[in-house]
Amino acid sequence: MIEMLLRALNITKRYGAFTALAGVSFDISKGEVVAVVGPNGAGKTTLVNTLSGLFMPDEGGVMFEGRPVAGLGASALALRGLARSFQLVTIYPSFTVAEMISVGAFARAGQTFRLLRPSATCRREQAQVREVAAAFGLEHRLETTCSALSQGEKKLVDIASALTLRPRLMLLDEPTSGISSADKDRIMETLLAAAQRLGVESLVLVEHDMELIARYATRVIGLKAGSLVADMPPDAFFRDPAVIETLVGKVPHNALG
Ligand SMILES: Nc1ncnc2c1ncn2[C@@H]1O[C@H](COP(=O)(O)OP(=O)(O)OP(=O)(O)O)[C@@H](O)[C@H]1O
Repeated sequence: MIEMLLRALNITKRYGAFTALAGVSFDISKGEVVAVVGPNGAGKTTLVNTLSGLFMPDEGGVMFEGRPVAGLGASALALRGLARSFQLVTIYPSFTVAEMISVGAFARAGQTFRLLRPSATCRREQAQVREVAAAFGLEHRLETTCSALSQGEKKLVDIASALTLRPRLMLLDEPTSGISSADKDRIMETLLAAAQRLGVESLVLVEHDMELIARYATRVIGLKAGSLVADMPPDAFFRDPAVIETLVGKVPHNALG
């Protein structure tokens, strides 16, 4: 039986008089890598913010493992198994990779007092940080200052810090934005392998790169002007010119294989 992790039911989200999401519904099951696509302003970030409990929908609701996410807050939700990363990474340049990964875990766990002395972590927490870093291939970079990292590595550190809490479901807002095309594949491969190794069961990612979607996603959800206009496997998505034109504008030659 397919195990459902998350259910979005008829989510409507407004900013004043403007409707950013209009009655969006779907389920996310164990084992899925779901790409959320759509033109600028379609509502992708609003959707991620609503799924992660950051925004309360004006109508409808989001359930994670059968319980509502509304009002829980990012830390409590992360501890319950649903974590997220943001479009812009929040890295402290002077912190080391080890500090940054542990700080992320403490911040998400609501233990912000630990931020004052991030390196004074107990042995168990240090072991967790090392294990997560190793899953991302960052074990040799633990003492590297974050300012010395490439943009791709910063993204990985940011995501690694979220995975310290071992979520079942991870929401990623544009994990490859700002990364050179040459590095995107490596970052995505590292991310997916690390997520699998650390027990993440499903990923939902906002992604613009159609080649990455064709290669790594198991499902594509398309938003346009706040409405869900596509929900299908990648091969069906890339073979539907009307859907592609609506959501992407042109058929990406390389994505078709
Ligand atoms: N805080 C806000 N107040 C008013 N309007 C907003 C707010 N945040 C987003 N919007 C509007 O809601 C719509 C959806 O925004 P959202 O950021 O969710 O889209 P998106 O698909 O993630 O876009 P992009 O690909 O450009 O990141 C846009 O028209 C945006 O201008």
